[in-house]
Amino acid sequence: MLRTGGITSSRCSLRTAEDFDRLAGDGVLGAVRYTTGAGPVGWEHGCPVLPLHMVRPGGPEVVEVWAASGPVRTGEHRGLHYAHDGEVLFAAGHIGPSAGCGEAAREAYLAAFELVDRLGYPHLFRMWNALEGITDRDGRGTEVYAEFCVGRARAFEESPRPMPAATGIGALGGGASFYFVAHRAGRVVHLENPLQVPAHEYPRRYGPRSPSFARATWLEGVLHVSGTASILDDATVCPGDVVRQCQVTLANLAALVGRDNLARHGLPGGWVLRDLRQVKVYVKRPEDVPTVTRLCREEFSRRAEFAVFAVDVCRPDLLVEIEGIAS
Ligand SMILES: C=C(O[C@@H]1C=C(C(=O)O)C=C[C@H]1O)C(=O)O
Repeated sequence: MLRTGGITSSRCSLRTAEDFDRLAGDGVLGAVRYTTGAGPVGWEHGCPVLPLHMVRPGGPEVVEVWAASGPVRTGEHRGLHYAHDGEVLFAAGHIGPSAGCGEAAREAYLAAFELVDRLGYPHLFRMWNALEGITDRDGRGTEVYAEFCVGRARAFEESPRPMPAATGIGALGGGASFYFVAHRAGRVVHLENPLQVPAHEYPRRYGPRSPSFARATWLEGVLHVSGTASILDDATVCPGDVVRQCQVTLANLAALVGRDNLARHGLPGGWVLRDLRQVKVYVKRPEDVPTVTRLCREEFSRRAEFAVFAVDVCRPDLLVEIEGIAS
């Protein structure tokens, strides 16, 4: 039985497929299967479950499970499958084919905003976007990620609200999908990283519309950390060098979660890398997985839940990206 230990512990856990199947929906709000194939969002044991094609054949499936804190109500809204428990709303949707996904992304995001507004969970605190062929270009030379960012930015413009922590990452198939969690009433603070330009202020050379996300979102003592990479100010550093990119990424994470940065945002406390839990690592080149895993293992706690996926990252010159939750 999954139970949260109160609002200051994370609702999220990374599990094996067997472990998830054993839960049979008991205490589960929603889940994401990081798996070997794509498929539609569906219901398993009454919970919304999104399959993301992020694992290569023979690799282990990882299931990200969001725990419920009480009785769950579920539904569907404009293609989104959702569940909520009075405190947290989990929702997931398929946006469509990733090439030329701008308009579909705009519509999906507007549907998401309408859902959180209608159900009364106004505090979006974490969003994930999985894009097949994220750095591919269409016939007109437009990159999938740039196209996605245009649609998402339009949605935030049409239905203004704070931008939460997010991940925008490659997938091996399945087009474009997304999922998110929103809170009903907690105190939410969105953080930036002192070592990086806010993503929503990136200059135009990275795309016609900048990415709509914060570097982290603090919710009642839990810090949800966005996908973080080897970017200083707005520039990729150490192109081609996976070891140094990993080190820069870890230093960026340390600066983001540290006491000084929390104080800068008017928040108490702070964390170090060893406090991160539910760590997900994305590695562009499959051959770099052992190196990145070793470097991460040296920095993160043995007690951290940890998953590595060999998938593309949002810029052609980024080789690694890391996210996690500190509590
Ligand atoms: C790695 C970066 O961006 C990535 C893309 C994101 C998005 O578009 O939602 C969010 C975090 C990262 O997954 C970055 O700009 O630093």
